[in-house]
Amino acid sequence: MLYLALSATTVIAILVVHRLFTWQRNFGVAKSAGFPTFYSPVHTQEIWWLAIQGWIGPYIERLPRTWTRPWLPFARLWRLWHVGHEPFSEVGSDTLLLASPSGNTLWTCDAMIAKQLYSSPTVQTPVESLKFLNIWGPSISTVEGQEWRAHRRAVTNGFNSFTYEMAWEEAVFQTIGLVESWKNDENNSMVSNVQHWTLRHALHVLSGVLFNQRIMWQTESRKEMNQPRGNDRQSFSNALITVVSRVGLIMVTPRILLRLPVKGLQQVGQALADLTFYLESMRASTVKESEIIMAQSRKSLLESIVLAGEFDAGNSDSPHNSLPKDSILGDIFVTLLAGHDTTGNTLAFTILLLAVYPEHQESIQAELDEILGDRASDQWSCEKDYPSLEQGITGAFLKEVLRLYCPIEFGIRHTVAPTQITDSSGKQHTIPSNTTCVMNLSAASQNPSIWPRSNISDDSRRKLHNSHAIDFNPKRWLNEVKGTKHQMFWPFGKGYRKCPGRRFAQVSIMATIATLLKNHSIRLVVDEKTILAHGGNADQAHMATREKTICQLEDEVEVYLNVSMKGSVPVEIVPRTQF
Ligand code: HEM
Repeated sequence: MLYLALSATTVIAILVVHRLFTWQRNFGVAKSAGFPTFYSPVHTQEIWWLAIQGWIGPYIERLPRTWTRPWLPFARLWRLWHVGHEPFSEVGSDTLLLASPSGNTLWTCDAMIAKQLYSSPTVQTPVESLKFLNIWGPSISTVEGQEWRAHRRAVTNGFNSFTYEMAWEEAVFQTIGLVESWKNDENNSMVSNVQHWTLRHALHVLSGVLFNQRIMWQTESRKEMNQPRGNDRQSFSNALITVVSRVGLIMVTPRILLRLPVKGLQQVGQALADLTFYLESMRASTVKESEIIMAQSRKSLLESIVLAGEFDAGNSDSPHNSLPKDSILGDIFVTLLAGHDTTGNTLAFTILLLAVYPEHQESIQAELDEILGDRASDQWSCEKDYPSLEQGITGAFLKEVLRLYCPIEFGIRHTVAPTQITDSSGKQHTIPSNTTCVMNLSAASQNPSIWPRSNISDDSRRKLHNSHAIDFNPKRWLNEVKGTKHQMFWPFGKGYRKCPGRRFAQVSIMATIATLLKNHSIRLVVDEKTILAHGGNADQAHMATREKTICQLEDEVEVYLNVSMKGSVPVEIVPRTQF
């Protein structure tokens, strides 16, 4: 017994010494890059740490700061948005390395360094950790190198001026339906959970443009959702809505478990089977009708992806003549997923910030009057109207939303060979092979030396919970010399893997804002209790509600893959004159 205990202790001691030795060696390797370098007990991508950090993080924060700084704020991935540029300010550098026993991580919020890392051929996406996205087959997000190029060609084939026009028209149509739904709602134009509606709105727009399948707001009653059709297959929209809302479960659950006699699992399994059937039918009919569809200028995104994937993927350096069927379905679905949460959450923050800042809302409405005049919404167009809106206060508003509430906190890459980069002072660095690189977008877009903060006292800031919303100032974009500030933040990524859906998202959000605000205004709901608490003074009650919402725009923002609003802020839609 004693012998066993001694052996176990010896093995543990050897493992600990080996780990310490590796940690020390990693530190030496990290330091050779020439950036400030620090020890970290955990590595950003360690599964066990990813799994427990949300729960254990707040407790570790209570340990003495000398134990947890500077590594902890970097290691808490889902708090990066909350802490912004602070961890970099504390270290006094916009780039640093953390050495852990399991490997090294470079952290940067320096736009120049991020640009080089995003574009270097020796810095790749760690696609292995994204394999959970492969519901059907490998897709654009889960492959690298030549294989990725074939997928990318298929997906980007779908993004062109015709698609943007379709996105514009569908966003206008869906927003008219959304306003009607809000007005007809039993709460009488009051919306308590904006993000619920905007996520659905994003899905409707994507469905219209991606699949040429228009989803109507009115048909979404719960009764209809639970009513299978005669042939036992639910409608396309029901299958799509169920799969998108339960995609997390689908990704982590082995397919066989979705057939177990458990109601929730079976429902999801059936929706997935039905959606697969629909997507496969659409793919097959596009291939069958390929000659006719190719000749059309307006194609659905799905048709473009299928045609490019089937007939065009091997045009240049791809080893394949065509992409496998499952991969084409994978590309279509990943495009939908990549566009859904990002656009839906951005739109939710847009609406809430419009309600908090009525003065900006009025400026946007004046601009809409100038650009769109008296034309009916079916006379607006992406080609004619989008560029003017993008250049004006409407575009500035969206840029500022994306600066402060970008759904993506960071981009992650991995060096596969020593990689030379130059920092902003012209000094050269070599990032060692096998280094994880995190381009921290949240920190870059909150760096106060690039984005001056609003001029309010520290006391007022504290009272408003240091909310991001305090520094919301769209006008900062208006006098910008074209491109200068854009290079300092990258909501849609940088380099060869940057977002192919950027223009799609911007067009659909801008069309949505235009449709919402041309004839209506959005305002915060001031409840009876607040009015009573302010002795019936409506202005003071409004001010208090506004301050509460600014705090909520900090305290109730959560990050789980996407930065999103979790709490509910009631807003109402009213005819424009009633401000
Ligand atoms: C506000 C909205 C959006 C934001 C902030 C956003 C952001 C991003 C970012 C940062 C990346 C790059 C990730 C990386 O470098 O690893 C990306 C990739 C991607 N996005 Fe978006 N996106 C948005 C909307 C959309 C839309 C509407 C679509 C499609 C309709 C879309 C499709 C994609 C796809 C397919 C990729 C993968 C590209 C590749 O790996 O080559 N995104 N997006």
